[in-house]
Amino acid sequence: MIERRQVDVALGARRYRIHIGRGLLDEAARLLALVPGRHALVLTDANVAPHYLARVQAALVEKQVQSWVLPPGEQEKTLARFGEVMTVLAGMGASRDVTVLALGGGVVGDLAGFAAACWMRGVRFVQLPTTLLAMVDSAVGGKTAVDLPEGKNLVGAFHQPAAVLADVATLDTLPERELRAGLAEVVKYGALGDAGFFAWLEDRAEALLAREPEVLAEAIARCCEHKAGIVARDETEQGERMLLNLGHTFGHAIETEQGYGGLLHGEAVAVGMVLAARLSSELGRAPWPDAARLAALLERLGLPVAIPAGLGPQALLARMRLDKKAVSGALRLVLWRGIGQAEVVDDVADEAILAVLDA
Ligand SMILES: NC(=O)c1ccc[n+]([C@@H]2O[C@H](COP(=O)([O-])OP(=O)(O)OC[C@H]3O[C@@H](n4cnc5c(N)ncnc54)[C@H](O)[C@@H]3O)[C@@H](O)[C@H]2O)c1
Ligand SMILES: O=C(O)C(=O)C[C@@H](O)[C@H](O)[C@H](O)COP(=O)(O)O
Ligand SMILES: [Zn+2]
Repeated sequence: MIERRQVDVALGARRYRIHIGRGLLDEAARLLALVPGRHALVLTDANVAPHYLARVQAALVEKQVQSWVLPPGEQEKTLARFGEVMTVLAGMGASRDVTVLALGGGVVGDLAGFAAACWMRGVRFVQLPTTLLAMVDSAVGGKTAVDLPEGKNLVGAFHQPAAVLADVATLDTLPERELRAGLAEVVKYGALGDAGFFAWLEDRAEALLAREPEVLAEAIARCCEHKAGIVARDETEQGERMLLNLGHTFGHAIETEQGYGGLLHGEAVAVGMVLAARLSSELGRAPWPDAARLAALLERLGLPVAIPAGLGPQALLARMRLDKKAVSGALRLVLWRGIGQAEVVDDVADEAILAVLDA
């Protein structure tokens, strides 16, 4: 049995708790306590439902529970699926005391959170993340959204969950490629703000890939602590929170250009972080050996570090312009000063970006 961990996200007078541990989904009373009203909607996907949906339904048996099972994958994080969820809530007769539960990865979490943000202008939602990526990142912090063909997460809202239950036992069934994708966002925290954590990850790359329970739980808790700190200081991304976007302007452009059917989000972020590091080094802002160290760790974790074939620099740059950090149409990038330090930079010349996209 691994140690249970808790991380609190404090947002002024509001706060919520992230619970991290094995077997949390089996604790019916804990789940039930998260649904104070009569109605609950459990949103999940077709890969997750066969493993975990029945447990959640059993815990909530005394409530009026509806479940909605999406096809899996990024291509389902759409306005059309969002509309479907609105129709389900209407069909349930859900009132403002409904609780929406997101049981799955970041796709389910982002969509469920956005649905909860919009239904009757905002209802309670709870994150039950089942991927490593969702446990360390998407379930925490209240960014919710769906994609458009034109760009990632373009339609969304900030809407914080009431609680996060990260049952790390669910990672036992997570496919290898998805585990690795989650590790990209884990590395991101070390890269952008914690050189000590980065070195800790370098020492434990094999243990993480082997899913050693204590090492995974420790990594998840440390990532949640990082994210909780940043979100507490800058909930709506006016400044510091932009650093959590390290690698994302490049990564989102790749995902969009591939029609959301190519690299996974975490994989695209891995490539994006390498590109951001390379650009920073080219601009003289970061040491080249640090950029090499970042790429080496990502490669050890089985992640891609180069742009997939067939994606042109100009097309990617055009996609980057729809990034949400842009101001009056001008790109704003998260660049790098080396292991453990990121910074927000305006006015990077297109030529410098194109050179990195072309390399
Ligand atoms: N809101 C945020 O702050 C934030 C942060 C990071 C990423 N995101 C978003 O998260 C999404 C990516 O999330 P993801 O990587 O979790 O992908 P995902 O939700 O697509 O899940 C990955 C895959 O694993 C399957 N799966 C999930 N849990 C499983 C389990 N325990 N056992 C077996 N299969 C399982 C899913 O069905 C899916 O096929 C992207 O849309 C990204 O933009 C949002
Ligand atoms: O929480 C944040 O802030 C992040 O940027 C976390 C990212 O990992 C995540 O992918 C997020 O959805 C990207 O946000 P976006 O504003 O660029 O869509
Ligand atoms: Zn991300």
